[in-house]
Amino acid sequence: MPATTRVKICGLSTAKDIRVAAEAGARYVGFVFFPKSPRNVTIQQARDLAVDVPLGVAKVALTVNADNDLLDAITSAVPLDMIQLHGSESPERVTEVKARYGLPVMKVVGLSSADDLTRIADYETVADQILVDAKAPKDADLPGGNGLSFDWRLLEGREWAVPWMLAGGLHAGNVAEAIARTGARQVDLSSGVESAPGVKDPAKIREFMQAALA
Ligand SMILES: O=C(O)c1ccccc1N[C@@H]1O[C@H](COP(=O)(O)O)[C@@H](O)[C@H]1O
Repeated sequence: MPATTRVKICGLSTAKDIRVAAEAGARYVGFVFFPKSPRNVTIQQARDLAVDVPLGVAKVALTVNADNDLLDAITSAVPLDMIQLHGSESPERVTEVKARYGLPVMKVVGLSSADDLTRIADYETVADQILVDAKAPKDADLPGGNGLSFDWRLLEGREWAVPWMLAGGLHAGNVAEAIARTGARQVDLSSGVESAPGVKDPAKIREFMQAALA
C-alpha cells in the first residue's frame, strides 16, 4: 500500500488555521518571515503560534536570503523543526545554515524548464529536503506563494537522494493529478487554501487535505 502523502500548509498566521490544518492531517506547518508577503508573521507571532502546534506536526520557518542576524533571532525565539530557504541561497549557504542552527534545511528550487532540474543536483548533497516549486516570474514581488504551477511532466521518472516536496499552484482540484504525474510523496501549498492573499480558508484546507490524502 503506498505511503500516505505528507502535506505542508504554508503561510499560517492564526491559531485556528493551525488547528484546522493539524486536525485535517497536515504534517508540516509553515511560518513566513518575509515582510513583502501577505503571509508574513513577526517573530513574536510565530513564537506564540508555534508553542501550540500539536506534537507530530513539524514547524517550518520560511525565509528568503535571510542573514545570520535574522536567523539567529528567529531560531532563538521560535521552537522550530526545519528551516526553508526560499531565496537564491547557494549550496555553501545551505551547509552554513545547517551547521549554525542544527536544524534540517529544506532548499527550494524553482522550475520552469528542464534546464532548471540541474540545480537540484547542486543541493541534494547538502540539503535535508528539496522543495520543487514553480519558478517565480522575474517581475513578481514574491519568490513563491504566487499560486503558479509548472509542467509536472518535468518531474516524471526523477529521483533524488533526499526527500522532496512538490509545490506551486496546488489546490484541491489538481493535487491528485499532481501526485499521480510526479510521484510526489509530499506536497506544499499556500494560496490554494486561501480566500484572499494571506487569509486561509478552513473549508479549503479541509477540502485540500481530503483530496491529497485520498
Ligand atoms: O507564501 C508566501 O508568501 C511566500 C513568500 C516568499 C517565498 C515563498 C512563499 N511561499 C511558498 O511558495 C510555495 C508555493 O506557493 P503557492 O501554493 O503556489 O501559493 C508555498 O508552498 C510556500 O512554501
